[in-house]
Amino acid sequence: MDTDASDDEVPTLVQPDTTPQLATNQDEEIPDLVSTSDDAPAAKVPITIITGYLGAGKTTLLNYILTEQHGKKIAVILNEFGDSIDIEKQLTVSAPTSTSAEPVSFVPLANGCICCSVKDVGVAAIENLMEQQGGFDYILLETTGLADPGNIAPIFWLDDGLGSSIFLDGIVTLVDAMNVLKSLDEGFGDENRKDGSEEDGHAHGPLLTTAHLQISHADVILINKTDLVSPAHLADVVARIRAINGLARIETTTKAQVPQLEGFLLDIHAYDAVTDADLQFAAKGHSHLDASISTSTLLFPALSPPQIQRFDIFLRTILWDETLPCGTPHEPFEIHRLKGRVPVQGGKVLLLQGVRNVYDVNEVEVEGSGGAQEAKLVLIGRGVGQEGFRGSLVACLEGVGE
Ligand SMILES: Nc1nc2c(ncn2[C@@H]2O[C@H](COP(=O)(O)OP(=O)(O)OP(=O)(O)O)[C@@H](O)[C@H]2O)c(=O)[nH]1
Repeated sequence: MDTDASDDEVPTLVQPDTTPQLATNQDEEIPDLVSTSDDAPAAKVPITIITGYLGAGKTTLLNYILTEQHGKKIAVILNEFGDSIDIEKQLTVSAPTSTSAEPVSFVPLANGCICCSVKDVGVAAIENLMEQQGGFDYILLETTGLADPGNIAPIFWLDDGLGSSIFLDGIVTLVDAMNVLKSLDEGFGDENRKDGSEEDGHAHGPLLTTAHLQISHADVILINKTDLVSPAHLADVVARIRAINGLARIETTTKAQVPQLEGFLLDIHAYDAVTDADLQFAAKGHSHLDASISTSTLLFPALSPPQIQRFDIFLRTILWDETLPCGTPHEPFEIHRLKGRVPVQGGKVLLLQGVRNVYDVNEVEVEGSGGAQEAKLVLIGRGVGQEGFRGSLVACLEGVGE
């Protein structure tokens, strides 16, 4: 379906005070964000989502973090479905499980940290947990091995914008160096696998497995169990994962021992301002190393002020309608993650963040950015490498269809 985006109400792209604005495709009105520099943002507690396929090393990482000297009181929240029973056992705790309606038992861990197990990973449920216990400065939410982080991340990101006391810091995905290629190729036993079939029954692409989803949404990827593979195999794994996600920081680890916690795994602010460094790994163009999903980078000139609104129409059409606007034919696609830095003639820069169909445009003044600069938009998803994206963007920016 081609979309006549001009029929829809165009959301305000940026607010004059540069307060971030989150946009969704839901009908409810999103209240203006009220956070200003006077609102003591330090009071918000960061939450890091830890995800990874079965046996990749999530519990090993948790144990590593909890025993390191980080000076934080961490609340570990285990999503209790599926494999989390094993996790509880390995963490040598026996946290009783609960729904959000019942009191939750917290189990003390090392370094003054606590652990609990929940079914409901909604923001209100986690805020309630924090109120019960209080005094924590970090939350680690461990999902089950089969979770799609793309379903969880927007909940926390949106509610952060709506005045929540927690904010999404980042998504960390562990992969098993020995098995990940097999998981990506086969998706065997994978409940979340998608075969690209559409309602018309035609197959439109290769398998998109849980491993793909966990890698494509990640801000940090730990390729763990490196002791079990050869250097050549590890190089293949790194290349395949980089081709899927050209934005994430990738580290190879044994026993999930990362060289640094602060600023690498914790407190990474992956959903805040986008810097040039954030986009450095996303090479120009699109890699064919993985047929299911890839990272694609669009480079284009700085926008003129009238093009800002046209650019927003392009963004919301690709994210909300999963179509290419301005009359561009295309194959089916879906976007999991989006980041960009888009200079506007005159010195401002638009910083873009998106996860699934939620996106955020933040306009900032950048010193010395008055000259002509290249804009960079990075997309991670299925079908994002098709040539139509460039043509559609160019047509939209030229005002085709207005
Ligand atoms: N050889 C090797 N074994 C590891 C490494 N990291 C973790 N393991 C082992 O792999 C097994 C699975 O690790 P876990 O940390 O339980 O993995 P998980 O992702 O929590 O597993 P599930 O709960 O089943 O999803 C455990 O026996 C770990 O001791 C590593 O780097 N090398």
